[in-house]
Amino acid sequence: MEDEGSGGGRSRGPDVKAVALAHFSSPRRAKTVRMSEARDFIIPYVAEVGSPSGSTGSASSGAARALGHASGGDGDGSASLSGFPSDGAMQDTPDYIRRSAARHRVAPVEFFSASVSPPPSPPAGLGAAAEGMASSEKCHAADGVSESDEAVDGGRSGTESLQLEGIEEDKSDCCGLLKQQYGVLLREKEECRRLLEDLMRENELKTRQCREAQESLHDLQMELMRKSMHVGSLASAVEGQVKEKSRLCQLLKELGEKFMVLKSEHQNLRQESLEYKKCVLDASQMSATIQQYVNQYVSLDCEFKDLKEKFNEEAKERKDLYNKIIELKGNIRVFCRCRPLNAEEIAEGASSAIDFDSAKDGELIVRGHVSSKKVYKFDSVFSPEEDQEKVFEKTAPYAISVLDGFNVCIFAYGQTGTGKTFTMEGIEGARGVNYRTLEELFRIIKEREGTFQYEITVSVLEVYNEQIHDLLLTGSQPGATTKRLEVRQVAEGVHHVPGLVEARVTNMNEAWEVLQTGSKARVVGSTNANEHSSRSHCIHCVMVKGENLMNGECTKSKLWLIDLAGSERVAKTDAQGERLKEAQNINKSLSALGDVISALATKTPHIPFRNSKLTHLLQDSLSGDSKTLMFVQISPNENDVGETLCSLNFASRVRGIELGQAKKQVDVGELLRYKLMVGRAKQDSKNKDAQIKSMEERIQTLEAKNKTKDLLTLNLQEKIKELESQLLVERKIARQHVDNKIAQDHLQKQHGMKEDNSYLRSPMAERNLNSTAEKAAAAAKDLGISKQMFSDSNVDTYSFKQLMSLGDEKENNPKAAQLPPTMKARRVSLCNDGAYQQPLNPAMRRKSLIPPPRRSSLLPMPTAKPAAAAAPSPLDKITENLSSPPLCSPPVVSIDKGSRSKRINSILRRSLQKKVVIRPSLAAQAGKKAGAAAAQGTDNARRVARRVPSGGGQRVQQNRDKERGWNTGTSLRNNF
Ligand SMILES: Nc1ncnc2c1ncn2[C@@H]1O[C@H](COP(=O)(O)OP(=O)(O)OP(=O)(O)O)[C@@H](O)[C@H]1O
Repeated sequence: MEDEGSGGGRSRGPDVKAVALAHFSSPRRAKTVRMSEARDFIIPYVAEVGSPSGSTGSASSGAARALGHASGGDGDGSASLSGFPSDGAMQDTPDYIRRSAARHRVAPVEFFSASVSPPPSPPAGLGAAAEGMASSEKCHAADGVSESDEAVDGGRSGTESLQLEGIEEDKSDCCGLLKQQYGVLLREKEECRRLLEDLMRENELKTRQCREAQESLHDLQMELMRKSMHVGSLASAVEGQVKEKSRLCQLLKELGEKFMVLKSEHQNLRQESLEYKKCVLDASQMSATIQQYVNQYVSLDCEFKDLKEKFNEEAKERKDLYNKIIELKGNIRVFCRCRPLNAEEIAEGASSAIDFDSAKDGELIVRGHVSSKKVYKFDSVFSPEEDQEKVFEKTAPYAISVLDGFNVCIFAYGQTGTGKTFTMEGIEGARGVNYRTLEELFRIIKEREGTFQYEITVSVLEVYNEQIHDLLLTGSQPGATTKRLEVRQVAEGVHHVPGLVEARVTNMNEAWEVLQTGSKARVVGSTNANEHSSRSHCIHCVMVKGENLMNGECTKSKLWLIDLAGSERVAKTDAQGERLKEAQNINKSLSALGDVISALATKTPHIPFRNSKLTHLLQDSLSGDSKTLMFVQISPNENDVGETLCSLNFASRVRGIELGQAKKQVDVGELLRYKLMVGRAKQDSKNKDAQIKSMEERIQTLEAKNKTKDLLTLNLQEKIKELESQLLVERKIARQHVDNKIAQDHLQKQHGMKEDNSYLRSPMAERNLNSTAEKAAAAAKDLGISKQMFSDSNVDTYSFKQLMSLGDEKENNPKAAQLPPTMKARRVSLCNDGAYQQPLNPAMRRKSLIPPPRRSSLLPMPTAKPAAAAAPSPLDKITENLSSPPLCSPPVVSIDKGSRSKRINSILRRSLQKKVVIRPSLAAQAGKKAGAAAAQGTDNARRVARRVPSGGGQRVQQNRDKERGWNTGTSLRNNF
């Protein structure tokens, strides 16, 4: 600083002084001049005055002493200039004022030397004298002229006075000039004194302002500290809230998941319900359809029963009518067929002895010898011209009778060679009755397919020489001795040949093949009457098992197709040997048949059926239970009239036999089966009824289930609504719980802060609070701070609202719940410029113990003490000071409201972002740590020391002053 004064002051002294004067002369500029500028002004001014040259140290010291003396100082070298406050008086003056005063004291010589132009260089020997004179002049200027003269006179010696007389005049001139300058300087000094007094007054004003500013600064620091603590507590509370919020969010998420699960279940149930509804609709439609079908079935069943009854009645009527017709026509019907004359007979010129003129009426006339004519009447008479088809037209009804369950016996009787085999078997291209009857049987079976079911078996046997041979046995050769079969009575009126092969046939081809097989096995021999004369009675037994599918009636009937061996006159045929034997057996059996027919015709009690194998086999057909048809074959040759008449007579007897009404051969076993079928049908009907009933019950069950599902759906919807309302209530409760917790934390922390107030207060604060008034003010301040804290809790509320809005956002956007904690903490913005910022769209206030947010956090709480609330607190004063800046603010401490708030906000933001939680109980430790850190000189420690001005706060403040360049040993802050 001395270098600065000596180096720069000499060259710019007048200008600076002028500037200084200009500054001081302008009160308006003085208000805005900074203390550093004032110091710069003072120092050069003193430097200009006190630095005439660089080698005037002693003189300047002497002048200083002189000035000190002149100013009435105590003469200890540290006396101040006149007008400057003394050390004791400057105790309360600011430091820079005292420093400027100290500087002022060390440069009085320079002060003078700078104001004058440098004198001409004196001779070398006059240097000391000049110095002494200068010093004496300066002393004189300071203490008075007389004292200066005395000093000059005292130092003058006798010899030197002579030498100096020459320069007396110059000296006098110099003295005049000096006096003149001295006067100017005195005026300037007066001006400076006035200016200094103004400066002092202004300094005092500024000092008071600084004191107030310091107080406000202290209060602000305290407020800042408390706010920092509050922010810390808020941060912890916010952290707790965030945790609670995260827990609630998790709970919400779980509830949301449960809700989604319930929703999906509800959706599934709804879908299932819809499906069930559809099923019910389908089931109802199905039920209606089933009911319709059931009704249709019932109506059709009734109709079918009616039709069946009608059909049965009609069929029965038809059968009855037909049987009546048959009965009217006779039980044994006899057809008479006459073969044509063969080529040999024609060649012999034989003529026909049969007259067929009335053949249509069943009559024929046999012309006998000369004029005798014998008329025979039969059921049908077929002339030689009538073919096989014509014959069968009258035979076909027997096939129907067989299928209706009646036993039928069709046999051909006649003289050998008259065409029995031709009629029964026929030839290729002219099939006989056997083939056509079987063909008719299969045709009718096919017609009755669906209503009747038949099973047909065919057996072929022959009675040869009174022995029964099975012609279907494998290996049986014509004429060979085969297994002997006997006729047995298997039941009442039923005779059968046990062991007889029964070939089952299902169509005509199979039947014909069987017939052909049997025919090939038949014994055929050549006689005089017939080249291929049948030597046995060939019998085809067709067993028909019928089942009426409509009524379950079962029948078991037999169709006998018998081609009898031809009777012959042994003498006429000249049979010999085996042929004779065969003829005898044939005649014997035919005689037995005649005996039976005669017995039947005369209704003899004993019918000799067992006289021959043939009659034994035909016992069932001839005993009245069957329908019998006999073809009586005759030859037209007049040479065979005798045999023809025998045959016709026999036929006539046969036709006269009354066998009685044929009985239907009902199968007893089938009857049982029928009964079983009826039972099954009834059971099926019951099952169907039960099935219909079960379906109806199922439909009712489905409808009930559907109703249950609907009820369940409604219950689920109500449950979902309850859960939603419960969720809202839980949200409110959780938020209220969080608010209560925050309020309790605040109250506890407030209580703790009061208890730990001694730890938190800085030494300065403690010193200021020693007085009772200050304690009261501090208590009022604490109360105000507590109110502010409560008011600041509005910030919590606001932040909580933000958190709630965050929660709402999380509800709508689950990803928001995954924000990092720093992001969550940033949402809690407590650092707003000026008053707390209200949300743009404030949400509805939820139930909370925290009072609603207000514009000013410094307003008194409604629940606070009325006296404290009514009395203006120090914070209110600070607020007033802050809100209304002083008219003359100090240059350095002149911080506007916005910048101060920004600084506070920046500190709060840093503390919030770094989550520095300063608890009241740890404040002292934190202060100690801050002090220790400040001693180490770390940046963090300095930051902590700034935040915690307690305990070691004084040292921290000293270090801060050092950093700012204030080298004074004691800070002005200590005065506070
Ligand atoms: N209605 C007819 N039309 C044409 N030919 C016939 C007729 N009846 C019989 N014949 C012929 O007469 C011959 C003898 O007939 P068939 O063999 O059928 O007599 P039969 O009565 O069976 O003799 P037998 O008792 O000896 O067996 C055969 O050649 C046959 O073709």
